[in-house]
Amino acid sequence: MSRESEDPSDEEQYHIELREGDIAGPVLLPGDPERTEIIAELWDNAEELASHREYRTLTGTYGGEPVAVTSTGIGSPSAAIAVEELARIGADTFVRVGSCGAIQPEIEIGDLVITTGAVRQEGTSDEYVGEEYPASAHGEVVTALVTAAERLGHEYHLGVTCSTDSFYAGQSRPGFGGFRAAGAEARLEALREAGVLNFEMEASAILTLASLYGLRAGAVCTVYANRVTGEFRTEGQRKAAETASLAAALLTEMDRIKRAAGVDRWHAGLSLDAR
Ligand SMILES: O=P(O)(O)O[C@H]1O[C@H](CO)[C@@H](O)[C@H]1O
Ligand SMILES: O=c1cc[nH]c(=O)[nH]1
Repeated sequence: MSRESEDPSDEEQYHIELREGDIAGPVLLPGDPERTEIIAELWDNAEELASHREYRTLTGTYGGEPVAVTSTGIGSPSAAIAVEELARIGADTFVRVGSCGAIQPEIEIGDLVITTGAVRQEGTSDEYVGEEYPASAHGEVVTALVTAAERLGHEYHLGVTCSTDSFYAGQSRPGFGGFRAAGAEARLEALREAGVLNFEMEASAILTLASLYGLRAGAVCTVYANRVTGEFRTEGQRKAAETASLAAALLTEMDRIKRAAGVDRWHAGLSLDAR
């Protein structure tokens, strides 16, 4: 891996308009800037720090633990900018909080999908590393998200996500005037047969960059659409917001428990208190 050390973290970052010391704790990454408020309403307290282009950042605490949220806008190019600039000011843990379209017929609108890894059907992560490199979620973030969803009693599915660059042709929707991209239906069918759970547009870039940089990332998305049954309803984004906020607090607690045990990695011999 080659890195340049030319990015002084004490400078305000160009897009997110934040600098080192502005944020603490895991950073939640919704696409939609309006979701930052829906997330922060769940916290003990919150304050808006910056709002520039699609990047809106609030910080606060949840369950007494520090947490931040920065919206990424739609798509992997802008999500990668968020990860780059947040990492430069000290963020080391990212939880994407998204909406998605299910690829399996039994997944219901309003359910959650927690991502274990993502098909890199976007171009941004290709700018960083060869296509054979996997977009894997960090085990600790997956553990925290699953623990949070279980504690909250939210219906969730755990598995592989497909991140696309196109909401329409890339997710096998017709384009304007009924246009059909060549191979789009076959791609959807191949993903369904492979057991891939959902489509969205940022997870694989976020996971790839975090993995390349030795940082932690994961994703939880609310299902708005089912690409097999044709349903579409914008229900349940609060469930992903609750799950990600609790997961952020759990990750901070897991780090404390690891430090006390003198270990670097979370493992089955460690246990979380009920929160
Ligand atoms: O709801 P968000 O987080 O924006 O996520 C999904 O919604 C957008 C498309 O409508 C894409 O960003 C996709 O990933
Ligand atoms: O179908 C959907 C719904 C939300 N976001 C997506 O990317 N796809």
